[in-house]
Amino acid sequence: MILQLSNIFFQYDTRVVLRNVNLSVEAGDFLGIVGPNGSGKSTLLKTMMGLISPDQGEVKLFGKSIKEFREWHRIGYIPQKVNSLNVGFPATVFEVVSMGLTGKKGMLNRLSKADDAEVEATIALVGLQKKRNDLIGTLSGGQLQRVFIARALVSKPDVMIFDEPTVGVDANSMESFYQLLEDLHRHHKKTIVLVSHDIGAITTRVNKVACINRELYYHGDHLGFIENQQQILAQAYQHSITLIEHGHKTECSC
Ligand SMILES: Nc1ncnc2c1ncn2[C@@H]1O[C@H](COP(=O)(O)OP(=O)(O)OP(=O)(O)O)[C@@H](O)[C@H]1O
Repeated sequence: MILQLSNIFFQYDTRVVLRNVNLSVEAGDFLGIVGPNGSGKSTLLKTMMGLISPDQGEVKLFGKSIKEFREWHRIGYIPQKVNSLNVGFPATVFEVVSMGLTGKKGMLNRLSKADDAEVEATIALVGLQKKRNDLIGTLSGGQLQRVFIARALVSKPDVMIFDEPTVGVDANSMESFYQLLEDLHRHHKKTIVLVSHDIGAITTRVNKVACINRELYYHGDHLGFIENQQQILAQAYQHSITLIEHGHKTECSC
C-alpha cells in the first residue's frame, strides 16, 4: 500500500473541509480525484503530503505512520499553479531539474557524474533536451510544467501527485501532458494521483476515481465511475448551488 488515509477530519477555523475520508492508493494506481470548487481536493493532497495535519484520523505512507515517515524522495509532488510561480529566477532547465536531487543527497553534496546523467535522462524523458540550457523564464506554460515534473521525477519517486496540472496549459500541451502521464504510468511504473476539474478528460485516462465534496462520494474503478457518473456527481455536487447576489454570480459549495 502506497498511501492510506483513515477517518480523516480536517477544518479551517470552524469550516469543516474533510469529513471522515477513507482513501487508499495502491502501487500501479492512476487515481483521478474530482470534485467541485472548494470541495477539499487540495486540502486532501496537503494532508497526504504532511503539509497539514488532520484534526482526526491517520495518514500512512508506504505502510508507515506519516509522523515517522522520512523517505520523501519516494513521493513527487507537483503543486497547483506551477505556472504562476516566479519564473524570473535565473536558472536553467538543467539547474532546476538538478534541484530535485538535492533533497535526496542533501544541499551540501555535489552531484556526481551519475547524478548529472540522471538529470540528463529525466530531461530527455519529459522531451526538453533542446531546452536544457534555457532559462526557465523563457519557457511556455506547458514546457515549464515539464520542468517541474522532471524535478519531481529525477529522484525516482514511486508515486507522483499532481494538483490541477492542466490549469494555464494550452490544449496541445494538455494532450501531450496526458501522454507523458500515461508513459510514466505504463512504461515507468509510476503510481499517479491527479486532482482535476476536468472530469471528462481524466476519467478516460485513469484507472481509479475518487469523487469528493468534503466527504468521499466514490472511490473505485474508473469504469464503475463512468457507468454511474450521473448519479455520483448529482450526489457529490448537490450542495454546489449557484447564488445570484446583487447581479454577481457566486459559486458556493456548502
Ligand atoms: N489556508 C486556508 N485557510 C482557510 N480556509 C481555507 C484555506 N485553504 C483552503 N480553504 C478553504 O477550504 C475549502 C477547501 O479548499 P481546497 O483548496 O482544499 O478545495 P479544492 O477542492 O482544492 O478547491 P479548487 O478546486 O477550487 O482548487 C475552501 O472552502 C477553501 O476556501
